[in-house]
This record gives sequence, C-alpha cells and structure tokens, in this order.
Amino acid sequence: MTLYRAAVMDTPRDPLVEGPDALRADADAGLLVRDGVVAARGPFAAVAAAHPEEEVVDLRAGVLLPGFVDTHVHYPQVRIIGGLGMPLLDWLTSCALPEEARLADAAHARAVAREFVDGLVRAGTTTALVFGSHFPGATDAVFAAAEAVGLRMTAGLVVGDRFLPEPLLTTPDAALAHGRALLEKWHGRGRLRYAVTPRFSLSTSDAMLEACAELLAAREDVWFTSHLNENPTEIEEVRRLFPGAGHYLDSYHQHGLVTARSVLAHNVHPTAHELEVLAGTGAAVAHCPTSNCSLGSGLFPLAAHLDAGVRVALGSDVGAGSGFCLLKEGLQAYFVQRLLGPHGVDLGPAALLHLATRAGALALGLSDQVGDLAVGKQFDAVWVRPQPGTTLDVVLRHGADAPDALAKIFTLGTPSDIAVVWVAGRTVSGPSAPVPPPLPLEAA
Ligand SMILES: Nc1nc2[nH]cnc2c(=O)[nH]1
Ligand SMILES: [Zn+2]
Repeated sequence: MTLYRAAVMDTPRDPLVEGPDALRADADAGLLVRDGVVAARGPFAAVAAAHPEEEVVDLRAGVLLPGFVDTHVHYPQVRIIGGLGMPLLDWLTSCALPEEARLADAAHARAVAREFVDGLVRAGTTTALVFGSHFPGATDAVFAAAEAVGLRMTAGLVVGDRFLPEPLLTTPDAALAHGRALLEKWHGRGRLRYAVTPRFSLSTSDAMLEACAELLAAREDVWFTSHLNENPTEIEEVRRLFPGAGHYLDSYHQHGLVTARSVLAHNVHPTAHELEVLAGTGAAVAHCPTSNCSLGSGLFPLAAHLDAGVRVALGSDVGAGSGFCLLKEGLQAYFVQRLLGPHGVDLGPAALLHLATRAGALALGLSDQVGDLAVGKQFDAVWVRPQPGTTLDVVLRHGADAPDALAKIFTLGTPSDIAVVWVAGRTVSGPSAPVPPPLPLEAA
C-alpha cells in the first residue's frame, strides 16, 4: 500500500449542473492506494494516523488530478498532427488518409502504436476511446501497445467501403470477420475493450453499417463510435448518400447503432431532432475543440447539447486536433464558448476538469471505476508538477485558491508539466515508469 499526500482536485459531482462548488479540492489530502484502488481518503493527518505503518509519497509540490479521459483520438494520425489550413474533406484526402494507408506495413504500425500510446500517457490520458486502423494487423498492434503500457483503452478496427483510397477499403463480410477476431482477442482483456468503428457514414454503405450492427450485437458490452455532423459539406454529402435517413444521425440510428454505448465525435451542426435522439438513447458526444477550430468545422453548440440532456465529454481528435493534452482541449473548449457570446456556456475551471475526466468516464460507462479519486475508484491519476521557474510554476505559486490554480493549470499546462501518471496505481509515465521494450523494427 502507498499513502499519497497531495493537494487533490476532482469532480465527483457535475459542475455544469451543480455549479462551481462541485469542485472537490482538498489542500492536504491523504489517499491510501491498495492494489491500484483508492482504499481510504481524507485529511492527510487523519489517514496517516489510521495507517501509521504506510509508506508516504509526498506530492505536495504539485497538484494531483484524476487521469484524463480522451473520448476521441485516432491512433494512425500521430505523425500528421499539425496539418493546418484545410477543411475536413481536403484534410482527409491530402493528409490523414495517405498516412493511414502507411499502416499496412506492420513494422510501421507497431512503431506508430508505441508513439501513440506513449503520447497519450505522457499527456496524462489514462483512458481513451481510440479509432484504430483500417488494417487488422495495425489495430492489433495498438491493442498490444496499450496492454504493454497499461493504458485503459477502448478501440476498434476502422471500416469503410467507399470514399476511401483503395488500400483502406474493405467489404462488409471482411469487416465483420476481422472485427470479430479482434473483438474476441481483446475485448475484456485487462483494461481493454472493443468498439465497432465505421469511419463515418460518408465512407460506409448501408450494408457496411448492417455488418457493424451485427458485430455490435455479438456481445452486450461492446462499444460503438464514429463521426457525426462535423462539417457542412460532409453533412450535405451524407444527406445525398442516405436519402432514406431523416438526418446524419439517422444513418447510424436506422441500423440500431445509437445506444448508451455509443460515442459520436464532433456534432458541431446538430438538428434539434438529432439532439433529442442522442438524449433519448443516452449516446454521448465527444467534443473536439482544437480539431473543430483547426479544420474550421465550427463553434460547438454546447448549450444546445446540455439543454437537450445530451452527455458531452472531450476528445483530442489527434491528428486533426493539435495534440494529446486534454488541458489544451479544455482551454480551447473554454475559448469557443467565450466566442459564442450569449450562446456560450460559462466553462469555469471545475467544469473543464469535469469535461476532461469524469464526463469522459461517464460517456464510456467507466464512472464506477475512474474519472474521480473517490474511495473505491482506480488510482488513475496525474501529478501536475511544473519545472521550477516555468511560467506555470510561477503563477501557481501566486495563485489565490484551488479554482484559480486549476484555471492556471488549464491555461498554461502542457505534457511537460505532467510529472507522473498512474493507471490502476502503477506508474505509466514519469521517472519510475518501466522502460518500454525496444522498437521491434528489426523483426520486420
Ligand atoms: N476529424 C476527423 N473527422 C473525420 N471524419 C472521418 N474521418 C475523420 C478523421 O480522421 N478525422
Ligand atoms: Zn475523428
């Protein structure tokens, strides 16, 4: 057992519903961690008195937060982060899809999988819903990489049978067979789960979506993820391709793909009826603010989602998004709501923390395990500890109170300020993280 002593902030209640007081901030907390689980929590003096024999790890030089939950991120796109200046469909054609085709090469895919998982944990992400690759071998590689590091990951084979470059195309039968094999190998193994992942309606026929529905029905606890209402040109094209669908969401919903185990990314341009269906089914939306800004997709209507009762969490959407760190996504989400003026939601620091942590856990059905640091939860945590003398260090030393410190962390924090990251009590990034094995490039 280990007794961590730290300033701890988390949001077991929702600040978007209950207001800023929902931030739980304990200036000198003791968290006793046994077998990767928070076994006791309280004022440090009280927990230490009750467990005098435990080793104390003193983290008071920084702030301890729950691990971040990224609800939308693309594994094959690590190396193309930063492709600026294009709207969605041009960016896909000239930037993302050619890179994704390179994952046909197994050695390349293994290297990218390692870079991807490493990028996530360095940024403090401990749980992620991941778009895999169009290639089964490459998707297998990202599961293996996540398992090796200990990342809590839900992912799946990305499938499509139109719009894509030829090497990325598949058929409904092949998609089903490969998806089933990956699901049987990885779903429920350790912290890994499978998500059925059609790329987007634009790249999937009704027959392909039906194959997705068949795979989703294979096990009751399998997840579903895809894209939705990201860009006006995309939406228009989906309307043309699915004349029988009432709207974009309907192209999935008609196949039974929209449930409480569905996470749809973006939804920048929803109709009122789509919001109603999302709320009614319990499906969640992954809001990806840096991606939406970078591709010029639009300003996310968060208020409309919340008013309709739709669950919303954050996604980095790497590689259209500008990096893995959910602190940056939180800040960008805040900026976007400011730009919406009277139509924007007032996102205070507590709301940003909730969006980056517990909202993601709720969206992924994992809130009984992760998302906050209550007793009984997994010790998935990040220690924000800027290097002495950095601007974040300076402003934290002159902060007023806990919400103020949190606002500063979201404003200035980067992966280099995240000193240690734990998943289930084990260090996955930081000084004592196990040295990963060498890249298996020679084996190819
Ligand atoms: N942002 C984004 N939107 C998509 N829609 C379909 N594929 C993608 C993708 O890779 N990124
Ligand atoms: Zn995406």
